[in-house]
Amino acid sequence: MNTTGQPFIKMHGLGNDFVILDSRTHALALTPDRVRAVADRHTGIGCDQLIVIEPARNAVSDAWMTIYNPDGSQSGACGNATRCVAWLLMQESGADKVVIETVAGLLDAERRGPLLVAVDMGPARLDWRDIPLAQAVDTLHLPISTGALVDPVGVSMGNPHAVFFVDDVEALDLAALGPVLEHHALFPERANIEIAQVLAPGRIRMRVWERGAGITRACGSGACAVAVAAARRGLMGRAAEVVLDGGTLAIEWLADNHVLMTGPVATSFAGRLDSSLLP
Ligand SMILES: N[C@@H](CCC[C@H](N)C(=O)O)C(=O)O
Repeated sequence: MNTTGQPFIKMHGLGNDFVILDSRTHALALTPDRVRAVADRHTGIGCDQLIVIEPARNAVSDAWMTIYNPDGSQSGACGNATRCVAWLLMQESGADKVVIETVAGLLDAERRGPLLVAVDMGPARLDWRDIPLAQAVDTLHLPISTGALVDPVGVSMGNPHAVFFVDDVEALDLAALGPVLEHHALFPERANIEIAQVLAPGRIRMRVWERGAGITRACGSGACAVAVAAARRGLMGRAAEVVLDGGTLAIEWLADNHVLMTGPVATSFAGRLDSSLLP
């Protein structure tokens, strides 16, 4: 039995799964190669994102969170992991509120039930420079298309998203279209690609191709981007139930431009990393 390796906890939000490492008391020698090794579902632990909890960097936050994709790249936002980390920190302290900081800013989170967490994901950023895009265009109508996917909305939730509205999300080959759009020249930092279908007033179905990860069962920041995009296009109001492959998130685009996301968290198992993965 491995009793000396770095401890980890495996959690997920709606099937979007994470290996979570705690480096608040000691530094971890993570490199892109090591992130890829841990995230590998055949030879590592396997996850959609590797998350590192680090010491708080200012007086108002409880911890810093670094987000790695399985290709070794970093992201500024991960909604589902923010709920999971918030839950871990609230379990640890007994508090019902916590503030988590990422490169994108401070995120307020609070307990809404035994395994239910709400996170203020911060402001929706809608300027082309913030997404970022390679050129000055109207983010309500990005001038790109691939196959049946045309005319997306650009949104940054601290990470870049392009939201395509379609008649039937199930009918599209997202595995083929996603990587082409993720790497489109309009997105200098690549993009997360969402396809979305309005089911009813206030209810929207989405599927996601995540930057650096591929198709996942859920993407919290993507659900926020979809709700914001739908409201901007006048397809619904500012509150939405977003139905992902792994379940449903409640999203509200608040009057102050912040986006509130509420959804479940779950713990799968805990263990220690083999030293071949992280010496
Ligand atoms: N699963 C996440 C998003 C993770 C980061 C994303 N792939 C990116 O590169 O921006 C979520 O729940 O938001």
